[in-house]
Amino acid sequence: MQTAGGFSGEAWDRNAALYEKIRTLPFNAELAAGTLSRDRFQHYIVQDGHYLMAFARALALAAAKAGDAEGLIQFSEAAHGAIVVERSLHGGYLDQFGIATDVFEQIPLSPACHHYTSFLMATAYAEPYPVVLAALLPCFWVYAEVGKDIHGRAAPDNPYQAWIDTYAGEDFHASVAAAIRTTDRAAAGVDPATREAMHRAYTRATQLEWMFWDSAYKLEDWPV
Ligand SMILES: Cc1ncc(C[n+]2csc(CCO)c2C)c(N)n1
Repeated sequence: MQTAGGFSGEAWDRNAALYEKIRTLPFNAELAAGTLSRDRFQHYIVQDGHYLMAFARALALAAAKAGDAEGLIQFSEAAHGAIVVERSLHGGYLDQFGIATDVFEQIPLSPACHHYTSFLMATAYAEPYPVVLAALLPCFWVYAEVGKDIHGRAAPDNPYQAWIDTYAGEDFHASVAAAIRTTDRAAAGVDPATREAMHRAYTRATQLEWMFWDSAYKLEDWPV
């Protein structure tokens, strides 16, 4: 999906081992097999509902920082899309689990979710546009790759099919390709220090993707 010689190709290569660790997490293996326990998936959906709100805010900040109308439209539409997913996919599962909206809102962010959303907020507010895009990119790209991978090996009658279809779908993959292209364009004109800051942000976000899934598998809560 990446542009040859651009930031995205370099970022993908630098983080290939980390991506493989994400792809092979027990959470994702069991999600594909349809054997993931309901309490683990429920933990994930609740935390992901919180995550999507923060991610939408970060996208709106990226839209505000965009240097052209294309970027502004792209990221404000993506912010809108994140909320639509939150309402339909996550709302559907929360209904199924019998978790009312006010109950969901009262459930605190897990340590991993708190860390990831705080990182995204801090980056989106404080860093220049290319670094903000680099921090946002793994959220798109890792999900596109994991979505494809799980879709390709998912067991029939999977209880998590709606999740799998969302991230293996064509609309989603088109938005991922657009996010990669825009990030590569933003990276093309930056100085070496900013490019390294982009790499640091990309890697940190990818690590936090791993931690997010791992924390759901461990039903992570605050130790004190
Ligand atoms: C922890 C976590 N990381 C990434 C995604 C995927 N995702 C969330 S918002 C968005 C873009 C706009 O819809 C994408 C691709 C997720 N659901 N949860």
